[in-house]
Amino acid sequence: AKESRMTQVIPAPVSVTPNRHGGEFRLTPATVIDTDRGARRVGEYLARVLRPSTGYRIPVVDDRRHGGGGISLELGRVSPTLGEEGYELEVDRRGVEVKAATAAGLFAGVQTLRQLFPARIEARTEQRGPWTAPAGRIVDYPRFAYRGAMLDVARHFFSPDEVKRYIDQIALYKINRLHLHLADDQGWRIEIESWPRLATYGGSTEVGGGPGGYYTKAQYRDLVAYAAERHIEIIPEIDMPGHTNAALASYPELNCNGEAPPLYTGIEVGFSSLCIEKEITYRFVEDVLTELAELTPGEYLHVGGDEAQATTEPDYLKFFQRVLPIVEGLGKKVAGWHEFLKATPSTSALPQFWGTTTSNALVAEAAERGHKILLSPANKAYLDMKYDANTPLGLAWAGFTEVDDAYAWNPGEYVQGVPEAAVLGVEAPLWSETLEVSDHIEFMAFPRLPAIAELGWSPWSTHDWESFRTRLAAQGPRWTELGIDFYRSPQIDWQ
Ligand SMILES: CC1=[NH+][C@H]2[C@@H](O1)O[C@H](CO)[C@@H](O)[C@@H]2O
Repeated sequence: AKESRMTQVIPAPVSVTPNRHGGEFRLTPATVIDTDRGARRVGEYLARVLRPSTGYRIPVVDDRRHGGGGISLELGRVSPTLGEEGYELEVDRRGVEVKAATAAGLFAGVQTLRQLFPARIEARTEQRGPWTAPAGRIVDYPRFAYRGAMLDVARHFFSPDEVKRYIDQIALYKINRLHLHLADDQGWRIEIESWPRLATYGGSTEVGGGPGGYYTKAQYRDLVAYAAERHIEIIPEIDMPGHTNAALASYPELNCNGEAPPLYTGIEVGFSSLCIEKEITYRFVEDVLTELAELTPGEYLHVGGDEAQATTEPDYLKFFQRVLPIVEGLGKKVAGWHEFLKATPSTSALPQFWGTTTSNALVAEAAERGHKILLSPANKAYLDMKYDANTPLGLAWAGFTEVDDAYAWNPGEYVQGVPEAAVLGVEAPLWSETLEVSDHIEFMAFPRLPAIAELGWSPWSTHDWESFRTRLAAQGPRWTELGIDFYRSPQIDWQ
């Protein structure tokens, strides 16, 4: 029933009021999208969603004269409760109104509006109507500011188009950060002009020995722009001092013994380290981070810091005590896997917790000191964990993670000593040791990414497994229309 679409939105909105008397809005060949000047790009984005499946022209205009019968996207004049990303959505038989303080809020409202139309609205070829959306009112805004997905493009390289495809998919669920794991033992994936062999040689292979690849600066800038159009900020990661075999293989002088190790195509971790006592290491880091900062309009550079088992503790501290100021000198904030807290970074640094326990002294102390924490518990949010023993892809070191596991935790009280006010948000990492193509990404990310997205966006008061699994079932037909190769978890009564 149409009105149930209003109560099936993922992430669950703050408040949903279906129209008491039912009723609906109907898209017609005469429908116009009317936007405020600052919202034109959101209007064009929505038009590109609606035109192929309806076959309607759906012009985007920016005048206020539309006499109803249209979709209007309006900036300003909303309650401050909505914040930077909230919106109000009003649907009735005369038209649709989305109001927000910012274009990001309108974009979030547009993702909700999409879900009010039948699944076939997502088709890219002309479909039969009617194109109706249930009448009612939604007022909505996010619980956490940072709602992220991470894609490991180092273990296996993913083309710009494959990354854009994932960007389109995470945008459906109001994810607003994409962390790209750009360098690791198996591959260096971003052109660095001052150290060209990093990409040309360090990016020339991948897990399993395939051709690998890398993003030229132009391609990377295009990804950043594509994500920004969808109000998603890209956070680049250069993992160090560990996970650096690709860099070490590319430049012998970076190695303590002056010899470059071979390129690595396996999936072990913890065997590589930059040479902490060599000065060239810090020129390398400064050069790389300087070029990366120029490519990053966002506020964070992620410096990794995980699993530095080939670096002594004193060297690890020495390394970060020199590197953290480099990032800040570039006007960026540091993000890192939570181990880097050992170097006592400034409280503007963002530790990303990836542990499998609910207590961690480093993280609790950091919260106490005033850090905001990013939560990626590996046994809840790691999308590369197998669903169960039969899952053909993925790893299992943090245990199997079915959909209910991914959903059954409260970021606001998950880590001891880390209260809701200390949580910046959540992020779902997808490591690619076993993933090679978009279908693999989609099989692991859907349906669990929407679970993490709901934990990041929706009020805890709406958190309910039975409601979520029912709403998830209604997403299935939409993913089919979008060509998303999702895992049909037996926990969901797919429609
Ligand atoms: C932060 C972190 N370091 C490790 C760990 O997560 O597990 C991942 C696989 O799940 C692996 O790819 C990664 O190198």
